Amino acid sequence: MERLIPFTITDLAKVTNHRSGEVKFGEKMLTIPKGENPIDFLKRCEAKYVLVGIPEDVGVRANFGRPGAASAWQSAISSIANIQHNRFCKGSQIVVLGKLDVSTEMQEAKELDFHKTADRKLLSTLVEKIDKEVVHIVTTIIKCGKTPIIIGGGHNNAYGNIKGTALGLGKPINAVNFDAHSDFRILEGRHSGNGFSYAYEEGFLKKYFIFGLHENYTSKNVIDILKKMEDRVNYNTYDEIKVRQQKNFQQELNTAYDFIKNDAYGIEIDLDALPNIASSAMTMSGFSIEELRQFVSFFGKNKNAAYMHICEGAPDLGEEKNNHLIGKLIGYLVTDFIKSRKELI
Ligand SMILES: N=CN[C@@H](CCC(=O)O)C(=O)O
Repeated sequence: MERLIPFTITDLAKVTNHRSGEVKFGEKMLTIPKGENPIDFLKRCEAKYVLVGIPEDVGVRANFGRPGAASAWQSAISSIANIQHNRFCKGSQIVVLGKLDVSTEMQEAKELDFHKTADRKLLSTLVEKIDKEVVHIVTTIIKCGKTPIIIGGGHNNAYGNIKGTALGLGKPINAVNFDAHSDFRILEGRHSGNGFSYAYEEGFLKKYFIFGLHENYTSKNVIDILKKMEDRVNYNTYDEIKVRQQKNFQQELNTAYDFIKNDAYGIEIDLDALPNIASSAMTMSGFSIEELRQFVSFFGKNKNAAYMHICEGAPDLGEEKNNHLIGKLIGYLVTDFIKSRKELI
């Protein structure tokens, strides 16, 4: 794990606001002890969940998007460290592994212009480099018998999560994606809009359910492709659930679950599906935060849930005075996931 920048006990202390009489996650979460091999530590520690950040927005840039998602990790870990450790959820169940060192790719990406075809190709090459690192770290965590909770970064990282989990388990996996977009765009070079199509094409993604597609932002081409593979890729739309009310949210959770439940699956959360959350493809219409929390709690509680990925949140694109809110939202989702799995441990 050469490209891992471990999160140290000192880093954790810096982001934890101590208060007498209270115990925060930052005082209880585990970090890799100095001088210890991360893999050995992961294998022997009791904590089940491993937090890892991917501070990049190269994939978003390669997809004509607005950069900013690189800042979510720092915001998330600062919030998570200040969650109360209590009987509802314990910080000691979490290892804060650290973040991937993607600084070289980020630096190179800043020099490139996605309007130029040649530069876009270079951006895709940088995404492929990040993919390799994501695959490596996720495979390692899975092989240690742990459950990764990955904080992105762009949704390009779904590819590395799916491939990494599949390689770690030695078989293709399923995925359920809470998203306004399919991210099943054509294989035109890697970016944040084709993580699932690449994982599918390469045989790492077996069955895929997209929950809450926005009809206005799904091309005819993608809809036609999805139709042809409906035994393996299925979806519902936000519009049919919340606007036309042809489908019921709770029933749709069950439908999606039935589609993916028989194999290990990844839970993918794209924060651009929520209204007014700063992200590249920010929207004013979408599911509520409570609906997303119910979604996480619902899909988290099955032993086949192999990882969770929260991505596309971009504190840097939000209001300066409230840019801690995305981190706080991610904190709710992380604890909802862990709480839903209480019975499994
Ligand atoms: N992962 C997100 N993909 C979306 C949004 C792109 C954007 O505007 O950033 C897509 O490709 O449609």
